[in-house]
Amino acid sequence: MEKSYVIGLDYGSDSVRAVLVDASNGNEMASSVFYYPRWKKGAFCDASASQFRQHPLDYIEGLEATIKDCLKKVDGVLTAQQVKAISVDTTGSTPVAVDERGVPLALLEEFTDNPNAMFVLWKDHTAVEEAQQINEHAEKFDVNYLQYVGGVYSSEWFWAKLLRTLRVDESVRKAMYTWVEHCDYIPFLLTGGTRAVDIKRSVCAAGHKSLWAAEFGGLPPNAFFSALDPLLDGVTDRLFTDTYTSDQSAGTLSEEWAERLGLTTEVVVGVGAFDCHMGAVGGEIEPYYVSKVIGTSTCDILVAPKEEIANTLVKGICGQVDGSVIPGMIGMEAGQSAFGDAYAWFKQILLWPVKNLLADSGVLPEDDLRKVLELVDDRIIPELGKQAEALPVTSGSELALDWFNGRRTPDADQTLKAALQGLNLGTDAPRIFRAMVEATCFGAKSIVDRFIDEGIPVKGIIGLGGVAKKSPYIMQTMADVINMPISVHKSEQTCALGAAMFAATAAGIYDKVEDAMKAMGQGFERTYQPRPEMVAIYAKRYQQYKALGAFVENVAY
Ligand SMILES: Nc1ncnc2c1ncn2[C@@H]1O[C@H](COP(=O)(O)OP(=O)(O)O)[C@@H](O)[C@H]1O
Ligand SMILES: O=C(CO)[C@@H](O)[C@@H](O)COP(=O)(O)O
Repeated sequence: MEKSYVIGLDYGSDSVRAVLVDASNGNEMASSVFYYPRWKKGAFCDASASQFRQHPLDYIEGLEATIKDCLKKVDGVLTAQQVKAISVDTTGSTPVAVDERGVPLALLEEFTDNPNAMFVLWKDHTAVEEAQQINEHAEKFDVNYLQYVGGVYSSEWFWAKLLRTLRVDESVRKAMYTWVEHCDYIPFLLTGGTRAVDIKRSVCAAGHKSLWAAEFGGLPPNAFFSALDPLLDGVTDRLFTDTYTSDQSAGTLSEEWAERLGLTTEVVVGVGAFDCHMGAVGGEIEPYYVSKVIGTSTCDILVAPKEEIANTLVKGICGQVDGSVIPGMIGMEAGQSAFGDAYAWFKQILLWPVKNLLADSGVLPEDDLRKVLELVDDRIIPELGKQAEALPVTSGSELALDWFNGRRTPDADQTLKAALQGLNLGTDAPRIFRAMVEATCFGAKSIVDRFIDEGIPVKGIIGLGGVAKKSPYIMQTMADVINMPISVHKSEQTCALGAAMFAATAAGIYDKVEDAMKAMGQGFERTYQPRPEMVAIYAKRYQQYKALGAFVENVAY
């Protein structure tokens, strides 16, 4: 029988990658990465104000470039007719204002440079005030509308971002018809949707970020939102009631997109979801394992059979949603707002003189300067890791808090900031880096602890994503800190592979996504076992981290 192939598209924070895989066994035939050009230049962002916006053209150009590149790579090996489906995962909550036709406003000429008309990236925290108001407002109602999102609403999410946008930008407010997640927009685009009301909303985004719950009959009522701010009056009418799991089809490729990509109009486009949810499937998650996509941030997923979870509500996580990962199971999400981003911040600090003084000095020709910068940029984190690993861990070592981008879990509070304690004149870059590695791992432990404390057993950890693959030092430290084995998945592109598994299921090649996972899963490359001698010292250090955290949380300034 002729072989079938599927495409998984994974939109990360900095880049989008596509993988083209054999639907029968998950073997990767081709892959391609595209870095968002406008984002790379820092356009439309202001890190000091926590404003991070992405232009829809970055996404659309990336979609076309990566899929075409994959197809070029397999030219002569397989035909376009053999490609049966595409599924997409994205970051989230990363919503955008669209007009009645479902067109993101930044694609209209008058809004092309307006950050409020662009996708508000998950890590944008401009809506902290709005999130706080939602939390206070929710307390006034008999129904607890925050019960399925850990009891705390975050500025990283849908409603806080929507309210902020409506408040700060009258022109966007007037032109906006509705508000759409990135993972719901791309399937709509690919299937040639022309009416925003037709956008199929994924249960993953809706349940984790928009307060949608079957138990509420959909979104909270208009009365909830209009009492929060009259600007929200009527907004739910233009949102949605129905949601879909990602094993379902959102439609087939439109003629325009089939032609643009060089595929057929028979290609099924699956319902989208968030990266870590599809990543958990790509990483072959099992009930009660925490799957961690460890990259810029971490996004942690645990699945458990619905009947076993019954009425258990886990406090302080980013939600528990029926079918957000695997249909029929409750998908629970948690995470850290900065993981690799914390290391990237430190790298930027260290690069400051190279970027600023050396560039101004004129000592090096421009081309050499660029090469030096690239070399140092590439080598700083791996080299710091090597040096940090060689240092003895003691209870008097420098200690850090990982809240560089606020705290996502446990108990979302994006106003919190990171800290560094215990410095002396002997503190050097590797020692600071070590403290940051420990802090990010302590943050990871606090999530596992929260699940356990709330009655959800954790059987083990699955490591996915850039950091899990690149840094044995960090993964070993994490295994020691959490005191649990961590298995790192073989796949280089687990989220994209997960999307491909969903694509194969949406196309009907598999009856359910668990079957796709079994057939297409790539297995694990290695397991980090906790080292007993390190477990003991890190247990002490973890208590110090908790004490520092409690102190910082109580310092008002
Ligand atoms: N050798 C390394 N050790 C630890 N962290 C690293 C290393 N190389 C890159 N990183 C971090 O990995 C993060 C990017 O992770 P990745 O999974 O590739 O991307 P994304 O989160 O956008 O999907 C960056 O924040 C960077 O600081
Ligand atoms: O928060 C979520 C999903 O809810 C992620 O999209 C977000 O952490 C982004 O992940 P990356 O670190 O860019 O892979």
